[in-house]
Amino acid sequence: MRTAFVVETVRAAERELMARLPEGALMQRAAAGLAAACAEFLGQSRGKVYGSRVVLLVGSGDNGGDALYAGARLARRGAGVAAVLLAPERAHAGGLRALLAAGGRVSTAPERDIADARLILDGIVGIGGKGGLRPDAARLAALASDSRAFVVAVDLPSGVEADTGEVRGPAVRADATVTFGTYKPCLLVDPARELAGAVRLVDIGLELPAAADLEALQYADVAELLPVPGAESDKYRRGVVGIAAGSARYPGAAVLAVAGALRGGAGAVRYVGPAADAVIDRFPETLVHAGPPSKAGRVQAWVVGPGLGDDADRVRDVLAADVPVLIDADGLRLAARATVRARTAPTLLTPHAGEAAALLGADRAEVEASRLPAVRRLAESYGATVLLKGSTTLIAAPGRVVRVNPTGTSWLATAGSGDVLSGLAGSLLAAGLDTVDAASTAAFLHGLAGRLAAWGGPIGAQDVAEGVRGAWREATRA
Ligand SMILES: NC(=O)C1=CN([C@@H]2O[C@H](COP(=O)(O)OP(=O)(O)OC[C@H]3O[C@@H](n4cnc5c(N)ncnc54)[C@H](O)[C@@H]3O)[C@@H](O)[C@H]2O)[C@@H](O)CC1
Ligand SMILES: Nc1ncnc2c1ncn2[C@@H]1O[C@H](COP(=O)(O)OP(=O)(O)O)[C@@H](O)[C@H]1O
Ligand SMILES: [K+]
Repeated sequence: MRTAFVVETVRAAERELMARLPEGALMQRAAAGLAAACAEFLGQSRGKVYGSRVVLLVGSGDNGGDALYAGARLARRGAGVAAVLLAPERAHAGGLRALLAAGGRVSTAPERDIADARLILDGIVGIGGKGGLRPDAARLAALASDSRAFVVAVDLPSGVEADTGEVRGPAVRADATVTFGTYKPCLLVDPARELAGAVRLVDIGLELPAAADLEALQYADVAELLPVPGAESDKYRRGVVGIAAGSARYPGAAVLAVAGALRGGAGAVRYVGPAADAVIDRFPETLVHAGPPSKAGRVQAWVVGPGLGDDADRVRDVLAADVPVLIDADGLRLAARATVRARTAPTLLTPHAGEAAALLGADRAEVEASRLPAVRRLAESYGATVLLKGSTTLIAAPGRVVRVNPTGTSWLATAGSGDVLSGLAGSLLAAGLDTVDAASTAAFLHGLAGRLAAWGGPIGAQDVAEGVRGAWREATRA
């Protein structure tokens, strides 16, 4: 599991470690890791550190100190290093001395130095940043972001909110971020994540609590969670998932949800609704039923909502079942909050930002700007697990650590791919995974399937469903 911790926790771990180490040792660890990464970015193997122009953007805190010490190390290897000091009198004194002793200099012409640089280190602010960047810092951030240089953010891109991934004002756009001790939430959650570029973690020996503030499944976790039939399995023991989706107007949503469900590990898929012909045409293995969901036969989990139109009865009927229910798309609009809260079996909601905004009475843009607070709020208000879709997919449940999906591609932003996801997650629920595991495992496979299917080009939702098998193989092979 990849984990991320908020600033308060990082600070506490740093204090604890600093008390046991000689003064400045931690910063030296950070700077050594940072310099090594920078040397690599400059193309170490071809001796490109020597003679490279490097600019350090130096704020008045320890983040600037890291940049100065790393700059000193690069200067010792022959790089031409210039430091742009935001507040010369408050720049990290030891770091500045080290830089000057190594042959670096203080920039007197920041614009020219930035324009000439091959590598820029953003040491404006780290975890001590408060609010959007101040105007002088913002000006430097813009110059760096617009330059031709490779921009490396120190610990995190200056200007982003470390704990939430929000970006409320000007911020640095980095090509890579070298972060210390642990990931911070902003390195995993958009919009900040996009500004971080490729993230490298430098181990500085922090000891962090067992419970993270944010976590992301990795291949090995997914491999362990995926249900694999044993010798004695049969289709019923593997779990049956019911799909209540589609309408005369949107039969395709039913087909796509079933397509996802068939690849999700359940032993059988029941379909209930007016799109049975379309479903059977494409997937003859589906068990179809024309009456209400409650009369369709036993299932271990329901998916309700994709392409459902205004069929509130079907939603009510499904919500009355005493098995896990996934609610998506139209179902989200039709499911009363009080009904969801009153359910004793688990519920999983899978809104995109627009749907989440409607449920929260907020703007879509506001949800996209602050996904982490939004998904937490929604989970609390429904007393349910919520998977918030989009450029960063998040999964929250009351009392649980929020999960962030590490796979995915923006090629998934194609009509119907969410229907595939809901079928896939429903299938994993039926196979016995809890709501958080089912949602996060489904998002992982779905994202990987999208990447495998897209291979850098456009895809349709059916391609995503087709890609799930390959994703499953890849996840379990590792
Ligand atoms: N504490 C430790 O043991 C370690 C800290 N490290 C580094 O230290 C950083 C944290 O250092 P600090 O606590 O000194 O804090 P920062 O250096 O992140 O930021 C604090 C400084 O930035 C200025 N500032 C704050 N908000 C600003 C804004 N919106 N616009 C412009 N300037 C702003 C403040 O005036 C203050 O001087 C970490 O991110 C990491 O880079 C590393 O060296 C590893 C060890
Ligand atoms: N910019 C993006 N980057 C990565 N994934 C995205 C992006 N936009 C959408 N997605 C993913 O694509 C899927 C779209 O689902 P949804 O919005 O429900 O579409 P539909 O209703 O057409 O099926 C979700 O899994 C979502 O996370
Ligand atoms: K920074």
